[in-house]
Amino acid sequence: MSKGTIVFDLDGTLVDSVPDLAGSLDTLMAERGLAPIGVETARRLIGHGIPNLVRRALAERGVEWQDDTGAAAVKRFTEIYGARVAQETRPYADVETVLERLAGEGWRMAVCTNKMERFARQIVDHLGLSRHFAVVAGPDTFGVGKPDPRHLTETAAAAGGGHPVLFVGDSEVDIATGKAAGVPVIALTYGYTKTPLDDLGADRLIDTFAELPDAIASLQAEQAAAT
Ligand SMILES: O=C(O)COP(=O)(O)O
Ligand SMILES: [Mg+2]
Repeated sequence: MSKGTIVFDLDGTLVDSVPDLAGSLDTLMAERGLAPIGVETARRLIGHGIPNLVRRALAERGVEWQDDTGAAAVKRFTEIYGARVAQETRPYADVETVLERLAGEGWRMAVCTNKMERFARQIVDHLGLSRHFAVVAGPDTFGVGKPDPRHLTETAAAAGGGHPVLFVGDSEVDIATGKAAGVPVIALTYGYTKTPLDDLGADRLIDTFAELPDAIASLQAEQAAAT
């Protein structure tokens, strides 16, 4: 019997995908005669899916979004990124061992990302992590993306691990999604966020993935005490 369901965000939580996203943005910029965006700026533009990433990157270079040229830029970015989606993207320290441990404890696990499902699958497969996840869901999987709570609740339901459900993420989008879904959120502080996570109301903040099992245990103890 399953112990419950842990849903993970992908970018900035399980994997550091900034090098490939920033590299792809810079290729797009170069093709359009614009200065590169760079890793540090790209880091704070990520989190709302590819169309928003491209829109924000163009805005950084003073390019006003027009529906037709914007759509063409998103299409081109998708081609560029699709060719290098897992070239430099790597799991954060201790992800593999902690996932192994949680699976061993009986947790059912899933991924809920604003990255399109096929890219998320490519990354998870390439990094040898796919065996841990019952479901990998992008915004195109159920037709809704975070912060819409249905992205999280549908992912958890499809994983089939039952309750409790926990969400592990890295951004204000993830915390808002968890809150809207009524699902406790453990947030990793090393990820991609525009604003510090301290005041956003995550149930636990942790600095490394290795701290996750203890954070889950303390959250569960707190919930058990409250019922
Ligand atoms: O692709 C994005 O915008 C962010 O992806 P994430 O939801 O896995 O952090
Ligand atoms: Mg993220």
